[in-house]
Amino acid sequence: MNPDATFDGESFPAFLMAHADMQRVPDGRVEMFVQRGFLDPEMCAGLIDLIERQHRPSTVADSNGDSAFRTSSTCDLSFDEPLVAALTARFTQISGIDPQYGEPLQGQRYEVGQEFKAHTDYFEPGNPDFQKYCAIAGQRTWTFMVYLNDVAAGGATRFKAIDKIIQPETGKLVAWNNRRPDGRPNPATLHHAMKVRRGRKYVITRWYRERPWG
Ligand SMILES: O=C(O)CCC(=O)C(=O)O
Ligand SMILES: [Fe+2]
Repeated sequence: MNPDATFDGESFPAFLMAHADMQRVPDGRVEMFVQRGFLDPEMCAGLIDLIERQHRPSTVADSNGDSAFRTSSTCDLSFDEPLVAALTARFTQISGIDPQYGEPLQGQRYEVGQEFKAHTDYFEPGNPDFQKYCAIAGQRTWTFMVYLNDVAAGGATRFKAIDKIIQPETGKLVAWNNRRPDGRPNPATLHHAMKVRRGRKYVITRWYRERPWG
């Protein structure tokens, strides 16, 4: 596949695997990829500074009533920041997905004891808020997430349904398709950002949609 290609809202295993050092998680139930060293430590440090400058309590779509479900902080990253624009370009290069299909970048910051309990990134089609979140840009397709630091203890991302734990590491990318091969949401992508036990944890996520974000 042409390494400079861009696609409408879609990425492809063959395209991702054409990048050096990309690894596919060997499990037939998900399309999931890991690339160590996706970002260099200097860029990660600059992005952590941006998150530290401005963050708010994280929220959840379709709250289940558990006020401790997601206890982290979120940073809405402005494309006007040169580092954010540079990171957006990196996500385009690695995913091949036209940037119009991406949501604005979001940082997450976890202190000791903070977590995001088991959830999926797609919106449940039967839920009352489905239209609110998906009417314009459609369902989430791919998740591309980068860990910005090594966490002293805890803070791994656990994919319970496939028995896979990904440890945070400065600059490491994890990416997965939130859908099954027939396009329906894939429950095997269920994941839990486990509690940080020591230190802090920072990630940035690029979520892609079926249609342009607008
Ligand atoms: O912080 C993590 O490890 C995962 C975060 C996550 O799953 C999310 O923000 O949707
Ligand atoms: Fe998630």
